[in-house]
Order: sequence, then C-alpha cells, then structure tokens
Amino acid sequence: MGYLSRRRRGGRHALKTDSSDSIVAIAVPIGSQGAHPVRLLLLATALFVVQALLAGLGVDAHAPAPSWLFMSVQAVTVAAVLVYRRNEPKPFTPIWLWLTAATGMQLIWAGTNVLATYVGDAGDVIGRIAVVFSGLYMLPCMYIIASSFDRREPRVVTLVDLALSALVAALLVSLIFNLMPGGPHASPTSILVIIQHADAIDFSLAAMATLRMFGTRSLHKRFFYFATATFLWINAAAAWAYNRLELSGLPPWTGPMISVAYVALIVVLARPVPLWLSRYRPGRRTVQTINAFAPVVLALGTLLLAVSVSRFDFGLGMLGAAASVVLYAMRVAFIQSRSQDMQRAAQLRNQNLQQQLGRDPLTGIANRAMLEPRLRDTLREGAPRGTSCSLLMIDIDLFKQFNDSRGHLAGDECLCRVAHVLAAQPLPRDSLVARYGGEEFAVVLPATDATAARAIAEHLIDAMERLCIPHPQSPTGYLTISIGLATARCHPSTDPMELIEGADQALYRAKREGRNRCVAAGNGAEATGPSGRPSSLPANHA
Ligand SMILES: Nc1nc2c(ncn2[C@@H]2O[C@H](COP(=O)(O)OP(=O)(O)OP(=O)(O)O)[C@@H](O)[C@H]2O)c(=O)[nH]1
Repeated sequence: MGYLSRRRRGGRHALKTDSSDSIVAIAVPIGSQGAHPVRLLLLATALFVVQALLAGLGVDAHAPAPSWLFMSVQAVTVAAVLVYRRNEPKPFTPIWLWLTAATGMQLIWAGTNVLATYVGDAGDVIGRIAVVFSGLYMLPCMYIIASSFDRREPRVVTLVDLALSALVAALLVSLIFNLMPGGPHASPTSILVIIQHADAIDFSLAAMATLRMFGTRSLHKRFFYFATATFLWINAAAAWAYNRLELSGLPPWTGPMISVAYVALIVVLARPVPLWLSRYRPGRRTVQTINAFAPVVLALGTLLLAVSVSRFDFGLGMLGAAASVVLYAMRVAFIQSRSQDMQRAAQLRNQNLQQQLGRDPLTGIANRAMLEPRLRDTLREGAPRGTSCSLLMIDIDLFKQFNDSRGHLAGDECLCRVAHVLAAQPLPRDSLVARYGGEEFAVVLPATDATAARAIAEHLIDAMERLCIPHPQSPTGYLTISIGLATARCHPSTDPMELIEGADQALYRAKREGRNRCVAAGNGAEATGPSGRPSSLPANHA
C-alpha cells in the first residue's frame, strides 16, 4: 500500500512514500533541494525578463544578445535538473540524468547554431554539427518514454530501448540532412516536411511522457514525468510556432517564447510536488498497460520515420524499418521468455511450498494433512476397478515411558527411525506412509484387501522388532508397535473419515488387548498377535 504525506520538515516540503514499483522509495525530502532551484529560478527569470525587454525594444530574435540569453536560460535549466537530481534518493538519480542529457543536448544544439553565425566559412560544418545534435536530442527523449526505468527489467531490454532511441535519432538526422536547404533532396517544400516531422515527434514525445506520468506508481518517477511532460509540451508548442514563423521572418517576441519551456521546467523543480500528483495513484493494470504500450509506440514511430526516409533514401529507410521491427521483436521475445521463466519459478516455488505443507518437519515423511485427501483419491480411483483400500493406524507402544527413561531427544530420534523403517518397507504402489501425530503413524494401502493388509501389518511389526530399539519398560525389552486395520471397498461416496475412525478403534482394541499386535476393524475382526509373539502387555491404553 502506498502512502504519502506532505509536510513541513525544517521549513521544507518533504515527501514520504513507499513505492510498489521496482524502485522502492522511502522517506524522501523531495523539497530539500529547495534553496538551489529557487535561486536558479530567480536567475532564469531575470534572464527571461531581459530577453523579453530586448524583444520589447524590437531586437531581432536571431541577434547575438537574445541568442546568448536563450543559451543562458538553457544552461541554468541544465544546472537546475542536475541540482534536483543530486537531492533525489539514489535509485531515482539515473532517470534525471536522461532529462539532463535532453536539455543539455538542446543547449549544445543552440550553441552550435550560434557558433555557426560567428565562424564564416566553417559555419556550414558547424551547422551540420548542430543538425546532428538536434537528432541526438531525440535519443534521451525517446529513451525516457520507451523505458519504464524498472530495475528488474532484463539488461537486453534496456539495450533494445536504447538502440531504438538511437535509430530514431539517426533517421531524423538523415531526414534533415537530405531535405534541408542545400541537401541532396532539398526542394522548396522540403523544409516544411522537416518541420512537420519535428512537430509530430515533439508532440508525440510530450503525449507519451504524460501517459507515462499517469502510468507510474512511484511518486518520484511520476514527478519526473510531470516535469518532463511540462517541458516537452511547452517546447513542442513553442517549436511549432517558431518553425512556422521562421519561414516568414521571426518577430522579436519569439526569442523569449522559446525560453518559456525551460523556465517552466525550473518552476516545476523549484516548487513542491503538486497535491493532485501525489494523490493520484494508478492501478496495477493501468501501469502494466502503459508500460507495454510505450515501447510499441516507439517502435511504430521509428517504423513511420523509416518509411519517410525511404522516400528519398530507400536503402536507409528499409534498413531502419527492418531494424525497428527486429528490435521490437527482440524486446517482446525477451520479455516473454523472461515472464515464462518467472512463471516457471513461481510454479516451482508453489510446488515446494505444497510439499513442505504436506511434510512432517521432524521425520520428513507425509503429515496428517496429506492423509485424508490421499484416502479420498484412493477410494475414488479404485472404484471403477472394484478394488479395496486398507488403512493401517500404527502407534508406538509405551512411548511415554520410552521418553521418560531415554529422554525426549532420544524419543525424537526414535520417531525418525520408526518413520524411515515404515517408509522403507515394500508396500503396494501409491501407498502413503504419514505421521498422523505424536507417536502415531498411518499407512494408506491402495488396492489391498483385509488379508493382504494384515500380512503387511504383520510384516511391519516384524520389521519394528528387527530394529531392536532398546526399551527398558517394554515386556520384550525392545520397542514395539500396535496396528489398527480397516478396509473398505473403493467407492467415490465412501467417507475417508469412516476408514480412519475404524482403524483408530481397531488400534484402541489392539492396545487394550495387549499391544505389539494388529487388530482389524469391523464385525468378526479378531485381535491376533503375530504368531509366536507374546500378547501379555498390560491393557492400559486409554
Ligand atoms: N520425543 C517425542 N515424544 C512425543 C512426540 N509426540 C508425542 N510424544 C510423546 O508420546 C507420548 C505418548 O504417550 P501416550 O499417549 O501416553 O502413549 P504411550 O505412552 O505410547 O502408551 P500406549 O500408546 O498406551 O502404548 C507422550 O509422552 C508424548 O509426549 C514427539 O514429537 N517427540
């Protein structure tokens, strides 16, 4: 059960949650980073205000001052994400690195664009480098939406997600290189094609980050997606407007406009977790569905991009399409095989548990819980063949005295030896030897009539005698057993309890009539000690 409390601790908001995601969150000071992002927020706001003032004065958005101001806002944002990451609990720090990489890549992209305006002839090369970084920006963004950041996920799945994200970046770079002005497949409308692709990717990323936010149980990760989605939505909208306006000459206000997403991200990081976000907690099924859905979107998106690229570079496009199909197939196959492994392991654990539940911990043979179901099965399974089923109830004679004279530990050891001797005897197929409780044992004999059961009982009494466990109080000087025997015709409606009660009563009689013997239940059953065996023990079994 997850719970969460927002409270003031030392003047700062703190968050407490237990996460049922793979990363277990504990009492975490999500607001303890407060001071730094707040200061960075002030800095970013100041830069943004100067940018807006310059725009108000009509300074061109492409001019050096607005460009440098924009880069400064970006740099402050990268710093804010890093500061926020530093204060997160360890399991969550890696996910923030991906957002650092995304914003950092944007900074380098903007930086190379600015640099290109300063270097004259080399500007073309640097412009191309800028294009590469515009593609590389997609890698962390794509990975953020593809990955569930679940530490239990196989490493190969992480690698496949990374490979798919890298494929998107590569295809996008190829698309831009080919269609940008001066590119091999440039046309008057090709710049619009690039813009449309960029918009589609930007808005899909924002939508997927939002979906991830609603499909994450850990509040830390939910907040991460909330911050990322805020940034991606505003950035997508700004890019959408900027790219279109750029075609007809940028008005000055587009300078501060593209900074809004960055300032918004710092605002999110500097403020406490919104209450609605901490109260929201998706169900397990929602989490599973979104976790399965996000990588499919990534793979299909990659496929679409590959198809687009194939229009001007057929080989590369088809290679990209094949790679996206193969990578996604690998992902599904690995996850499926892993879940089958987990299912098998769970089944095995279940079986072991069942076995342990049906085992007597002292002697290791079956316990009483196994007796009734086995008797019921035997009576049902033997019914079509019309066989009989017999039950022996076996009790060690004068065991209290044995314990008293030899000690309880020796008593335990004796119980183990008796159990193993009983279990080691040749018995009919599917027989069950169980410890019924205390010093009492039971043997289920399928397809065994009363005569055969008596022979087996006598064989067991002999085997016990041959064991020669010294018992000072026993008339024979050795440990002996008494057996009650009951037999019934197999029928599904026969109550196993009747057989148990019958054998128990017969055992009682065996005790009363002298011990060290077998007595059969039912009419005409007579108490008979094994031939030659004295039956002179006091009849004091109560
Ligand atoms: N060492 C040991 N003793 C046990 C265990 N379970 C039951 N006992 C002992 O078994 C003894 C059973 O005593 P009684 O029911 O009086 O039966 P008895 O002494 O065997 O006498 P009869 O059955 O009349 O021959 C008790 O002393 C129990 O403490 C066990 O797990 N270990």
